[in-house]
Amino acid sequence: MKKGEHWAVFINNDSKTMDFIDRLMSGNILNFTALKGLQGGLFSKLALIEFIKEESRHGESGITANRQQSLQSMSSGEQKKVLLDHLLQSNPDFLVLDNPFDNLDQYFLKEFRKQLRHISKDIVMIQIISRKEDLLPFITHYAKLIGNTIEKLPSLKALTPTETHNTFLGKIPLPLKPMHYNGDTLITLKNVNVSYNDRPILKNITWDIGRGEFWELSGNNGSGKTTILSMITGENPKGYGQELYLFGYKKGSGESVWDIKKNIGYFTPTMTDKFTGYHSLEHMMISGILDSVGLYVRPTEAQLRLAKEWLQLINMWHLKDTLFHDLTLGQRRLIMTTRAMIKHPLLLILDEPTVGLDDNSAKLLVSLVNKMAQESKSTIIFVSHRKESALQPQFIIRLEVGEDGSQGKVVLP
Ligand SMILES: Nc1ncnc2c1ncn2[C@@H]1O[C@H](COP(=O)(O)OP(=O)(O)OP(=O)(O)O)[C@@H](O)[C@H]1O
Repeated sequence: MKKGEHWAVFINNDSKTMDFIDRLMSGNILNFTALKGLQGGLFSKLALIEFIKEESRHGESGITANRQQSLQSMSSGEQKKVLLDHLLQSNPDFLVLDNPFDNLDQYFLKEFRKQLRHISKDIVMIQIISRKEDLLPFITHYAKLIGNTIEKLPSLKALTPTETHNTFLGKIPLPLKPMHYNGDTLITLKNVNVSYNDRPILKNITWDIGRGEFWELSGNNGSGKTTILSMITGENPKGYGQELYLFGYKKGSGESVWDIKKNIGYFTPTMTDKFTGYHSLEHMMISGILDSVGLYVRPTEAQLRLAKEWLQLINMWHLKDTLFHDLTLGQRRLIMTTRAMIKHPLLLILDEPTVGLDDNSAKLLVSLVNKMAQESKSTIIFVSHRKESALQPQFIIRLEVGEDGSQGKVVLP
């Protein structure tokens, strides 16, 4: 493989991407045998997760040894910067970029693209890509990964998307026990401020989240989206002593974590990536009703019926006995999102649920979220960097970064 030769490898939810990356890194793959013996660097979310694991085991990891802040507490953009710097220090011959732009805001994205273009003069790049809009402009060769097989494409035009359905037949199934709540407002933040080590992160955030509302939470990397979510889920100790009301409790008024958590359905992709349990889809859905990870009691008729209704809705009933572990990435995400919805929680938080999905799966997931918003009383907060054009939130709260912390601005879509 010559300098200046760069590949885009398109993946979809049926691609065996991890296996492909392993083989690629060891130079053990047809079409890429020229990489054998060369030194490669892997730029991926999984590489970051490994470093974070190392950090929690040993107190530090190779990549943050000389830094003040832990990798875990950095924003996604900061983490990616640190990872790229680390990889470049060892002068690799090639870099495998596994969906490098996921979780990045427009500003970071622009800078990052510029940096990659610069590096591409010396280093061969292999971009593994799910969304066409992410294609790097200096790519010279194209391929697609079908299962475990690489198919070369003569040009980008040869990439024809496989259309899948993105509508659902039937209504969102009703919960077994509707959650009751007296009042119109679920969450109130009034002039909430957060700083870390004297660095202001959130400034005077005021946000009323009403029953049944559909919100999008947006903001650049590091603007404080995760921080604000951790205030809402009651997990951030910085909430004490502030005007923060969660489901009718003033934060710190004697409420337990469970008082807050029982009202929330939560999904973020790292949950799926960490989920190693060997459970059937049917059991996964039922355990969502029971708030457990596995299923250790015999399900009732009503629970079985509800799981069936949901699996039918998302067109996966025929897979009910399949192990979660054996599903494609897109199917897993859909199941985990559905599982978070099954109880019709008072508040459903979806934190970048479309990350890593191909165009079709992302469309499908977005249309399920829209449907849930229309047909249920659950309040939804959808966090995303990528503008999902089909998403239909009622309100957007945008965190705008300033020197003394981010301020929240509510805008209409
Ligand atoms: N425990 C912590 N200690 C020090 N700094 C922290 C801690 N947690 C978060 N930060 C910093 O606070 C800022 C906001 O982080 P946060 O994760 O809330 O941003 P974000 O908007 O979710 O970012 P991203 O979209 O990139 O994930 C970042 O600069 C981050 O480094």
